[in-house]
Amino acid sequence: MIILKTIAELRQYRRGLTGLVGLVPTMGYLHEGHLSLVRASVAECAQTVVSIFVNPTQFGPGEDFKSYPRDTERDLALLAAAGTDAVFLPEAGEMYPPGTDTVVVPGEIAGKLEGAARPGHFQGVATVVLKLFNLVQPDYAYFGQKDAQQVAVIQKMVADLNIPVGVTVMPTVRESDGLAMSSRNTYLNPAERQAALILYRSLQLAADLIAGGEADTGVIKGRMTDLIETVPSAAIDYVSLADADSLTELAVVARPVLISLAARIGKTRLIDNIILK
Ligand SMILES: Nc1ncnc2c1ncn2[C@@H]1O[C@H](COP(=O)(O)OP(=O)(O)OP(=O)(O)O)[C@@H](O)[C@H]1O
Ligand SMILES: CC(C)(CO)[C@@H](O)C(=O)[O-]
Ligand code: BAL
Repeated sequence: MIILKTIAELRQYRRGLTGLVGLVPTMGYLHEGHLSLVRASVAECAQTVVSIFVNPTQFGPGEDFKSYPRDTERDLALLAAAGTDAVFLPEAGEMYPPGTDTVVVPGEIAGKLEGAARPGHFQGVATVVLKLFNLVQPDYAYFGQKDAQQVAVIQKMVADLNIPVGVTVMPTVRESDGLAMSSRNTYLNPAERQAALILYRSLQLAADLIAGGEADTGVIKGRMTDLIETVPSAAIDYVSLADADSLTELAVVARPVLISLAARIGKTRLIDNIILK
């Protein structure tokens, strides 16, 4: 496995590649969710490039950019074992040299949900993802359904800007008790880790209500909110039932529906979602 730290090294490496190239963009501190993306790329592509870059421009003031967990040595061992061919590990100054001021401004889809809660977040994501696409020039790029709106924003950017990259979306990988894997789970103390289970349970409650014939999204959101609020350490940011393609909020359940939420458990902000097709 080759480790590439500079854009010059990456470009030289890319010029030597033949066959399908897969890219897995990450912010590191890897878990099985990330590794499921890597394995999908390794299975489908001749070469798999993984980027590890905690992108400062997608964090708002007061967010956890500085404390975001990092363990590059462990990440590299996991990536090598998963069959990664190359890891791109740039410094922030390599990605954003002084004077860099061109950005991708995503459209309407980026203003809702996570975009409303984290202003500027998706501009930062779209910009860095386009830069990674331009640098690695992958045939396919792999993203997790856990970040459902991120997927929607990237798919829209790829379509609107005619970017020749196939976007592959992989299912959310969960712990055995249902908690969606996330690098941020490491912030949870044991009591919060237990409390965090309420998030997936509330999504399952919504799915059960819909399966039982409930179509009023106000009723469903109310039941989800009541359930989450039984946990004292939980504070809801949003609960949403939206059209899975446009992310427009639904009054009446229609398929496919994206049921998504963001909540703080103690100080840790977590997101989760399910899609009912
Ligand atoms: N549990 C998961 N299942 C599948 N894919 C995941 C999972 N968690 C993250 N991913 C995907 O891995 C890629 C990199 O995500 P990222 O490095 O932000 O990981 P993360 O663990 O979600 O971190 P955090 O949510 O704390 O920022 C994204 O495409 C993301 O959707
Ligand atoms: C796609 C990404 C690597 C861009 O920084 C990040 O948003 C993430 O890890 O999901
Ligand atoms: N997984 C999305 C990256 C972030 O929370 O900034």
